Amino acid sequence: MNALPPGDRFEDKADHAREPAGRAPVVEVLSAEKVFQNGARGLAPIDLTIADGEFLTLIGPSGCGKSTLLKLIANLIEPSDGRLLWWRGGQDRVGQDGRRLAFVFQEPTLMPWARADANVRLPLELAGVGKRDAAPRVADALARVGLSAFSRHYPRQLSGGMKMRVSIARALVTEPNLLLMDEPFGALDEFTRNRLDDDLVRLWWERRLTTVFVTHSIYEAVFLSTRIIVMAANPGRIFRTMTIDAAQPRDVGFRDSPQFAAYCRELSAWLAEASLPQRTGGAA
Ligand SMILES: Nc1ncnc2c1ncn2[C@@H]1O[C@H](COP(=O)(O)OP(=O)(O)OP(=O)(O)O)[C@@H](O)[C@H]1O
Repeated sequence: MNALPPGDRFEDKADHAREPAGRAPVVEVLSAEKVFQNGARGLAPIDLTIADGEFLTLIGPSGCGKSTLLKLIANLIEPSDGRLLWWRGGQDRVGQDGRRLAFVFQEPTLMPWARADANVRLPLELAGVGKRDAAPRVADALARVGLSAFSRHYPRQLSGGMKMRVSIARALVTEPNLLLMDEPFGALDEFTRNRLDDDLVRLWWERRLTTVFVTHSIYEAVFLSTRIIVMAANPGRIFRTMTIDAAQPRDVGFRDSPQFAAYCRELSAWLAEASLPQRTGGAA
């Protein structure tokens, strides 16, 4: 186990907008801001580069714009000003050359009348893939989340954690190059959440699938991430960035380590600072 990082090593003072050394950018957020139709300012201009293979987590007080930033990255909403690039191109790059992104929401949003395998098959069906070609891909996606034995079960026959696994399998079945997750385990009990976090680390490690994850949990953020973006509100902005420099793949040994506790303590202090009203400091 590495020695505890000294305090000044916690903060990643690098320019968020700069391309991390040696890794191609997947998404570049270039002075993108969001003002909603009612005049509410969801996000001040944000500069952020997400590099290939990162597990990047957005954390911050309620209303700081985590979901808004994630939706911009997902190309679900457009910035009011500034722009985003995906794989060094505009929106047309999404979907080109097999470049796909997948979104996992907080609710599993499964079709209650369809079995687990049919739920996982849905994005392939929508893409015009026939049932016969889809079958091995669906089986593989269910196996990756440990649900092979439950493929013929209906959602009502599955626990909350299993439904979320189906939802993740449905995202993985398209073999995305970018996975976006908005508080996917927020509604689950802590034990189930830890187990799903363990699985997520393994899934990420297998293929280094670039992932952007939103959470309110300090423990989850430290356990999963290679980099954490702490955001602050009024207006939503980047407050500080923390790189989690711990050995991979992470397991319960990391969760029990003094290094983990030190990161959590520091992140907790940052969040307290980021939550102070009318905060003007930070690396916005
Ligand atoms: N469609 C909308 N119209 C107007 N204001 C919005 C809209 N969506 C979000 N906002 C506002 O933008 C700000 C950022 O919202 P957002 O949901 O991104 O924050 P968040 O950090 O994800 O919050 P939470 O942790 O509570 O989910 C908030 O002040 C919110 O009220």
